[in-house]
Amino acid sequence: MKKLQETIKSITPLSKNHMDLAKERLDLLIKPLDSLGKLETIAIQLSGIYENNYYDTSNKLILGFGADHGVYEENVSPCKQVVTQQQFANFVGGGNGVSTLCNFTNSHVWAIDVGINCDEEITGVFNEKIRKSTDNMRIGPAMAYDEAIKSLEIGIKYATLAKEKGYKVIGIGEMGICNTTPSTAIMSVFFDLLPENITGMGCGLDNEGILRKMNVIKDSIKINKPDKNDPIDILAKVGGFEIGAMAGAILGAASLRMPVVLDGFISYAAFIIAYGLNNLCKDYAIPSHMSAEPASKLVLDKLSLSPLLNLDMKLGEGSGAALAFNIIEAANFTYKNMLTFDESNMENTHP
Ligand SMILES: Cc1cc2ncn([C@H]3O[C@H](COP(=O)(O)O)[C@@H](O)[C@H]3O)c2cc1C
Ligand SMILES: O=C(O)c1cccnc1
Repeated sequence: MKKLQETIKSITPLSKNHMDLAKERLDLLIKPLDSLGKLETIAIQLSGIYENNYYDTSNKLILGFGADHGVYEENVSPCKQVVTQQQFANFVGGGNGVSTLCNFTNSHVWAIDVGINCDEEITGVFNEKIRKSTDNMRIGPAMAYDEAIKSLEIGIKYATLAKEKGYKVIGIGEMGICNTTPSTAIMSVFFDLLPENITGMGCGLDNEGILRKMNVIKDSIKINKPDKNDPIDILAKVGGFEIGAMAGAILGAASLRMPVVLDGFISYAAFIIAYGLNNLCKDYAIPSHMSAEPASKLVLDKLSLSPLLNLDMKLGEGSGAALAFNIIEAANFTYKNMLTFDESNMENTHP
């Protein structure tokens, strides 16, 4: 299994040659130039990723990572911690948002426990528990530096397993009550954004709760002083195990030349960690949707990521990534199956 540094070093740029060829084909199809918008961008990106102009995107998988957070003690989520464990069972048992949307898009979910606060194993879930929940980041680091590396390497491991099992497209998802708090902290540190301006309701805090959460984020950053130039330090001090594993899955996918579909707010934080470790991973990322958390637009703009969908979704789990699988397949299908001007005996009037 590739270790973190090896993975980071092995990410290479997309194949320009294959991207140029894909663009050439798109420009011959019976349509005005660029008129399929992001469907064209995706087809070109996939050509560059797979180093091939024809590829199969039918095997799609959500890697869902679950963990709990010590900062739960600070009353930063309206929901009980036990929901992490209970809802994680539904990732594989069916019936929750991500598994239902995966059913709809004919894709699969793997659920990987990297730190849920329970002793019992959850049926159908891969057990990679680092430990039962991070520490309270308002008091000290959420985790040790080597635990942060471990979380990243678990993500790499599951991206690698996905590739070995024949999956062609990976989406990332999560479950972890409180995880919008470390996600917001990561964004605040990486982009020098004030918690006052970016803290949101998560899964349903009222205004008083949002103020409390904002102060907890401020205190956590003040106490831990994460080094904004060291993404692993940020992850260790104000992150979470599932966020690290999602970041690892992004790096792993990129190193294996697989597209990785981002989900919502928590996935943006994971992306920031991965991007900080090697910004080439962005070439492999497909942002699925704009989360309704208020900082989303600001953060995605700073990363120059333009999501496919804006449906006011704020569920997480990988639900938006699962939904976007259909669009990615549609992009591939259209690119492959539309006729060219020649094939349809039409005059190509492009300038
Ligand atoms: C029943 C339920 C299902 C969920 N599925 C995802 N989340 C989402 O909400 C949590 C983050 O929000 P916060 O930081 O405010 O706790 C994460 O578990 C995220 O995946 C859920 C939350 C709940 C309550
Ligand atoms: O956008 C998300 O992914 C999100 C927002 C709030 C709570 N959980 C997830």
